[in-house]
Amino acid sequence: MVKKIQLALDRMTKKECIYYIDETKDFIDYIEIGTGVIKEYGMNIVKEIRETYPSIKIIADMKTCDAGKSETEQAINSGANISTVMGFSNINTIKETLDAANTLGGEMLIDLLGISSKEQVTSIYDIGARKFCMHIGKDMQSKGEQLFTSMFDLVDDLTDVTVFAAGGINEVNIKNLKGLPIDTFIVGSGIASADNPRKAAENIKKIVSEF
Ligand SMILES: O=C(CO)[C@H](O)[C@H](O)COP(=O)(O)O
Repeated sequence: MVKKIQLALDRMTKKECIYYIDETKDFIDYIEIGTGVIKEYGMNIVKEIRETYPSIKIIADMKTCDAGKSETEQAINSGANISTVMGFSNINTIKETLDAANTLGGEMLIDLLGISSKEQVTSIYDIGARKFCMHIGKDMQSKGEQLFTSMFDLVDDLTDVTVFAAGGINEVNIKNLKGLPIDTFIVGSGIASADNPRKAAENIKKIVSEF
């Protein structure tokens, strides 16, 4: 299956979001509007990006951990295709999120940040979740943590799932992820902090096309 690239827009202005989308749109499959960007601009940023780019897939990184129904409705009604929910949330929050996304024709992505229990992931799968994100957060990255092979054991016996991976991926270290069961590579600072963001996105697309 063709590997996908998700551009994560984090800690930047609206103008910068548009700049990075325009620079990279030939090479990316999804735009992720980061949690901090949504906190800064509210749901209007999702609406505006949807209006400007009517056909691109948008992930609203809501990082919902409670009030699953209303937050997911906010995201999907603003034009997002996918809304995120934290895997450590109460199972009812995840269920409410899934139901709201399904009702509105959207999808739910489970962020597995901080989760190491296979049992917990299986219980989320059992209520119908099919998209999971393996995630090393910014504050973990700053302590030297990075994506590692055995974390994918959490999803290895689940059928029909789509696996996303996030956490400090760039055009150099992405080669270390070859062979892992990743469908979509989420790249934020690896593109936004590159000297040439367009070239970085192009390189990353080329590298994963050879995986
Ligand atoms: O969800 C996020 C932070 O919580 C980021 O979008 C994700 O980690 C990708 O960014 P980076 O490539 O800079 O790590």
